[in-house]
Amino acid sequence: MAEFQEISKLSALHPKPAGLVLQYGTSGFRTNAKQLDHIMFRMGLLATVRSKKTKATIGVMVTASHNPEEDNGVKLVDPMGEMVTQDWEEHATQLANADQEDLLTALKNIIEKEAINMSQEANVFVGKDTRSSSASLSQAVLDGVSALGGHSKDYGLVTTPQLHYMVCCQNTQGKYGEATVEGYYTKFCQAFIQLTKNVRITLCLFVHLKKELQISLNNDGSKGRLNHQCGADYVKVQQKPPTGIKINPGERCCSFDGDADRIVYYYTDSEGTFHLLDGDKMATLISTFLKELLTQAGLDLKIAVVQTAYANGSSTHYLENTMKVLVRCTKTGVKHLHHVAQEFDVGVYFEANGHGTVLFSKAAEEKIQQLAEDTNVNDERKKAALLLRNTINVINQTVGDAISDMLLIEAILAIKGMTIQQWDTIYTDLPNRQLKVKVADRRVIDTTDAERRAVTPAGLQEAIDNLVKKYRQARSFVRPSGTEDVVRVYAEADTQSADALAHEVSLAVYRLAGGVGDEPKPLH
Ligand SMILES: CC(=O)N[C@H]1[C@@H](OP(=O)(O)O)O[C@H](CO)[C@@H](O)[C@@H]1O
Ligand SMILES: [Mg+2]
Repeated sequence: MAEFQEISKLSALHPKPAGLVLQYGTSGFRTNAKQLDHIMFRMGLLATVRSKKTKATIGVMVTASHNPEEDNGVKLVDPMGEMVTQDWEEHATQLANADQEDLLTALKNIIEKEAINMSQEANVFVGKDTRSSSASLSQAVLDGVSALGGHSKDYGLVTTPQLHYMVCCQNTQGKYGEATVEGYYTKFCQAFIQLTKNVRITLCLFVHLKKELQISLNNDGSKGRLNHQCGADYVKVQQKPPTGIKINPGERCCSFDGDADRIVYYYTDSEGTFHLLDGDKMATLISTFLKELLTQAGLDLKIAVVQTAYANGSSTHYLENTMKVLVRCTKTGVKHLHHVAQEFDVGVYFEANGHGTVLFSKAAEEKIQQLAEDTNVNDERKKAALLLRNTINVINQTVGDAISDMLLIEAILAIKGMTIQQWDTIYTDLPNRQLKVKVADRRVIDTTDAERRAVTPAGLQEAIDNLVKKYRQARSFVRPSGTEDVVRVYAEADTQSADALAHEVSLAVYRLAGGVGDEPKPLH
């Protein structure tokens, strides 16, 4: 076939370095940008085939999110704006790792296995982040799409959630909004204005919300290195503000990550102590707000919060015991949280690192809509229904979105008349620490129970259990990262002795799971 000849010709311009093997990680391929040109071309091919299979537009986002500037990566977006389905991750890995001369065979295998009708049209939306490597890598994706005769639309510089939104809008014939960057801003900013129109906010999303919300923007990408000593991941893991930013005591701040799908809030108090309000605190604020509104509206809808093992124990305890909200724990990676959240009428999901959103079932949206339009209900129920309707509109349900999450949090704080300090005191985080350990092959660690227990290597879980016993209110677990070549260690305890526990568990990993380099050193 003509298109296959084109592939052979074009793929030679995007050759695979011999011997390089990459795995589809927590959210796509991610590594040093120099190793990714062939991956991008091949993901262009795969997205085109996926588009033919689903008879819908597929998204390809070129970004390495919170990773260092020199890395890059790719995320695939399925028709409703969700992450690509897991069976296709396997196809992605096969295609990514096929030797140059076997590429056509690997592609034909996928086409055959998925019974793809190659005469079907294909459409692919492409976006990229601000990394210097992103321009040429997104061109490689576009080359892959055109090699198979697919149509593409290049959105250029967008956030990951914006690309998810575009794909969803396109495939729902505009029901979710208009598939343009302007349409995105208009939708979410208008929703914010509606949601907060009855509260006085002294407190803009850039040009769209000049009057409604005053924002001072730092690290806008015009200078400096992306994510370097700043960004949501830095603030969360280091438990400190971004370097070089002047923060006045009590001032409400938030940080996004490199592709703006994560957000964390923070402030420093008058003593200079740093306070972090992470994904768990956001899930708590949002679920409390929604539960109250559902009660006021008299709507019997099932609400749940979905977390991962990284959720602070205090947040889970507060949600289950004080708020009486159902909490579910899944493996790390938003694709896992997203799927569990879909099982509920209202599913609030957040990773502790600030990646999350809220999903409303179709039935829940309809009930809220009906109530908001019902002329026979009392004022309290009506008001709650209207607030719920406007809340739905401010949320990007396709994926966690730092911009939309920020608008939601700002609206809730304004409506409740709450300061960041008051929000912070809803519950107190257990002191906690996250560390990384380098090992020869992180795949030696296999986990179970939503990654909370290690099954291999032998003796590791036992060692962790024995260490945890020495501390009060303690919990620790280890898992191989899906985005970096490291093993992650998490520990929490009733005091900052969580640092010592995290260090001891790191040593156990180093000794039992083939640590490389120097032994992990204590933190203090
Ligand atoms: C502890 C942690 O924050 N892990 C992050 C990180 O995954 P790892 O598999 O842990 O490297 O990146 C993922 C993609 O952004 C994100 O979903 C996840 O929560
Ligand atoms: Mg990100």
